[in-house]
Amino acid sequence: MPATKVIVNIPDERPYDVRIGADVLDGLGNYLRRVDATENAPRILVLSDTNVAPLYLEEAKASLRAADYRVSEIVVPAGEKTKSVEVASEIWEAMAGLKLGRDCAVVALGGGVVGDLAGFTASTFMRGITVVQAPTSLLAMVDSSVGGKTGVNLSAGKNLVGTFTQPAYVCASTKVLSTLPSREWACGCGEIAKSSVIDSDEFFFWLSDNASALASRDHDVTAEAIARSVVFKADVVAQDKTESRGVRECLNYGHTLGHAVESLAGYGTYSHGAAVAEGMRFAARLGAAIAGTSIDVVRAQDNLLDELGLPALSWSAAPEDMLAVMKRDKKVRGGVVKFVLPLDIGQWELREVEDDVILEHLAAWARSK
Ligand SMILES: NC(=O)c1ccc[n+]([C@@H]2O[C@H](COP(=O)([O-])OP(=O)(O)OC[C@H]3O[C@@H](n4cnc5c(N)ncnc54)[C@H](O)[C@@H]3O)[C@@H](O)[C@H]2O)c1
Ligand SMILES: O=C(O)C(=O)C[C@@H](O)[C@H](O)[C@H](O)COP(=O)(O)O
Ligand SMILES: [Zn+2]
Repeated sequence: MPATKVIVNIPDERPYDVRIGADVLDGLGNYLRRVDATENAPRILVLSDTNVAPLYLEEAKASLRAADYRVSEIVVPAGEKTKSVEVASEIWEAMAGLKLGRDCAVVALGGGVVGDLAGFTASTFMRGITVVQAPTSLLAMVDSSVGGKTGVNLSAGKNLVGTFTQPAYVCASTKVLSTLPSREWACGCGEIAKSSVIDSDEFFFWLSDNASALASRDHDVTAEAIARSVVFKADVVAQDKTESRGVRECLNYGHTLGHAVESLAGYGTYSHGAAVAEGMRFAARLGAAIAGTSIDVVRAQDNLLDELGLPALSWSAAPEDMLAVMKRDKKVRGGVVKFVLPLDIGQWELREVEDDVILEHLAAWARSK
């Protein structure tokens, strides 16, 4: 099957390609020789993690070397805890030790953790060197590799330090998904479901019809789900690169509660996508209570998440603790927490919600566990 190409065209940014296909990793080096920001790079640093590197680092390096790049590598421990200031600092020191210059580039070979960390360290080292995303998890292919959010977590909350830095190229090799563990497959499905609810009836009902095929990793359905998600995200980011025009916030559906779950349960306890799915269930119920969201939407979304292998979590925390973490969410203005609420499939609203209303719904959420 030929590769699919989506062009991400953001005002005031260099347009970049997202290539999705079974064999695109083999062609990484040759492709980078055709990209303005990397064509003359004297050296490429590949950042990967301890799960992905043994599987795919050699293939990536071979492709880069065949295109006459000098290649270095840094391998970080796999898992969400690695997305930290401490690991970022080790990477900056290693970049300096490798004598990387502004003309060099970083390739992020891994899931969203590696992608966010590579994007963040590259965008800050020497005030910014080029980053290329080579996503290997389903989540990274459908969401984190596109759009330019980079960052690390603090103990106070998710992604509290970061930048908006677009990659020069996104190389999504679907072949590597064969080794992705089932927890991580469901995780990626969480972000696909999020995009479908926010995007349109067309995406949502297509996904609902194909949910069991996606959950069982049907190749064609997976490739289409990735392409649909990337097209949707590219369009949103093109309208609102820095989440300052009231558009990009839609990509945060499910994340107000989801990020609090990740942070309070301990980073890595639940996958990002599982936490987002929990947040979508909560936000849809909140929408039904305060914004007229139909109960049919709540049920249809529940069914979709169930079918995608994302059951409601059995975990909960004290409402006051959850609210305290939510208060550090990036959508907070003047101390008021905002939720992305689905008014209907394909229609959403960013709604300020008073603390007492949030606490009441968090208490009901905790009782339901
Ligand atoms: N920047 C953004 O726009 C954005 C969007 C969504 C999520 N995120 C962030 O992404 C992170 C989650 O990403 P993730 O779910 O990819 O997590 P991850 O990077 O931790 O990857 C999940 C697990 O799968 C392993 N893995 C990845 N690819 C593999 C493969 N092909 N074969 C075998 N194992 C593989 C990893 O080693 C890891 O153990 C979170 O930190 C989240 O906040 C960022
Ligand atoms: O790209 C975006 O914008 C998103 O919000 C995508 C989210 O799926 C992603 O998890 C993002 O990292 C969350 O951003 P944050 O600004 O809430 O930390
Ligand atoms: Zn997310």
